[in-house]
Amino acid sequence: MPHSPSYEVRKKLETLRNRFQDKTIREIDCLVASIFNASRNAEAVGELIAASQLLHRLAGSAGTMGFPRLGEQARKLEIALQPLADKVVLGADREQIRRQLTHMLAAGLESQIVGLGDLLGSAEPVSTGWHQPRAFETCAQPVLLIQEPDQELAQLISQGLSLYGYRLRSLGPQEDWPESMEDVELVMVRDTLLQDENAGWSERLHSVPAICFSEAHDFTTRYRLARFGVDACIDEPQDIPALADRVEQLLAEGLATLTGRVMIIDDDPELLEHYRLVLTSGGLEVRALDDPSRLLAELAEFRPDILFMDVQMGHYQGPVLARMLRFQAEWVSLPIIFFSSEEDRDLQLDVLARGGDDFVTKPVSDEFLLRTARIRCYRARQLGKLVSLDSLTGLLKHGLAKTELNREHARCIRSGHDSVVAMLDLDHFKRINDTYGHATGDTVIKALSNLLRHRLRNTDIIGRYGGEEFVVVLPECSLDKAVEVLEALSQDFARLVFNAGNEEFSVTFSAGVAALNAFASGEKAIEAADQALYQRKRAGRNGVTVAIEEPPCR
Ligand SMILES: Nc1nc2c(ncn2[C@@H]2O[C@H](COP(=O)(O)OP(=O)(O)OP(=O)(O)O)[C@@H](O)[C@H]2O)c(=O)[nH]1
Repeated sequence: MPHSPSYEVRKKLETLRNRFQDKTIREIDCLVASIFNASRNAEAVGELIAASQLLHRLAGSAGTMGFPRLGEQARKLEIALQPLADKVVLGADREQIRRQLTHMLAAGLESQIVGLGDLLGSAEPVSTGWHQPRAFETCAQPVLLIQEPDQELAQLISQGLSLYGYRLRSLGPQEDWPESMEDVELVMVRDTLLQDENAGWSERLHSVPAICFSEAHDFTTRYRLARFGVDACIDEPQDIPALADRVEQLLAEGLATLTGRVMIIDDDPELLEHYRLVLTSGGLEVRALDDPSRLLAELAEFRPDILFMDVQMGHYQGPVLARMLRFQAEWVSLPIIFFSSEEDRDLQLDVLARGGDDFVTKPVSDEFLLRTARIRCYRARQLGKLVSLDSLTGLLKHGLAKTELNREHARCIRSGHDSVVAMLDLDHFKRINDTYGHATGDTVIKALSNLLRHRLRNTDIIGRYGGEEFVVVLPECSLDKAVEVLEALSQDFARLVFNAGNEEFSVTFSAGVAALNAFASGEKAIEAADQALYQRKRAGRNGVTVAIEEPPCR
């Protein structure tokens, strides 16, 4: 028996579908009974309101649950019966409504209503079509694939990028690409190898971030490369820090579009669980909520990137909830996307005007739901980054880095684990700017930030503290280990070769480290790390100095 995550998910979706089927068979029986009841007895025409609500719900959910024909038929019947239900609500003459219903049943509605249950007979197979992020599928460590006919250059690039912690696999110019690209994180390929239009490049390159080494700047070549699926063109791949920067950006973009935090509110439990399964199996973090009254508490705790919500949930109306959320400044910019089976654009625009951001029309397919959620999360995060991340390096800005540092200080004092803070500063950086210009100086700053981001753990906190000064917090890490890691980083950084015109140069950095829990506050620990940094500067730079611990309070 296969036991992959997608198999598990498929089984769960099937179970949900069976549950939906059993419940809906019973609901359709009641629906048929109440419509016939209403056609026979004027006192019972009130039942048409619940009947049309049920048809509305089925129109929105049956397609997603694997019964698209049932969904379509429910929509037709909803449209037919809704005017009668509206008349009941408005208090029109009940006998007249009953007669109109009887007439409609005789004119063909009866067979359609009776036949509804038959549409539950065979479900479409559970789709497994949505793309799952690579990280969830494979165990092998991903590689960067390089195909560069100049073997010396290929070797230089492999060695340079391996300093950043990437694993490289170099292919000879005639060598075939691997059958499966599952373990390939990114490809780098020389433009001269991408000539043959019929060699299937488009298929391969569209499946993975791709950098092309190309000195051609003419429109025709660039257009061809873009059509093949190339994401970036680089004409001097020997400039390793610049290449590493592009690699880092493309990988970060790819990852960012696959992650996100989604909250969904819907009062239909099966549909809610279905959405949750689809989104979590696509790598998103999901909080599913069937009780709208818990919305504010759950939002504050989960802090989603986006919120999906149904338009009508029992007593609650989605647009009213959206308006209520906008009362609080912190939720003013939270993207809210409504699930709606309404095809009436005017009504949708009205809802948008009242606090929503977009609509997804039900029934929503799994693929569409996942893609919408990923794109929306990505955009929301990009906007969030503008506020909290440094634009040159993509690292945390000073204020946020300090907040995170204080949070980790509180955590390590509470739980007793070791954590470390380090201050890093580029050596003789003024000289770099003065000699090679500010733009080259920026490249050096970006190179160090890329190195830190790539070589440190995902859970480490990295911030740009000032111009050429960085702060790093290593949670759950001993002082000895931190010194070892930072020394290795400083040696590797010193080996990077930067290009400015025809000149090549290297840069070093100095670091001061302090054990976070040896100090009364994050602030004190950072001061101590700063002191240690300046001792290192005085002692000749290029290396790591440990701070003296705070004397215990008496
Ligand atoms: N290119 C560039 N330079 C920056 C940026 N922010 C600060 N700087 C420059 O960084 C230099 C820092 O110089 P100093 O503080 O004198 O230190 P230093 O030359 O690195 O010398 P030591 O720290 O003693 O090794 C200044 O020239 C700043 O203008 C930036 O974003 N980009």
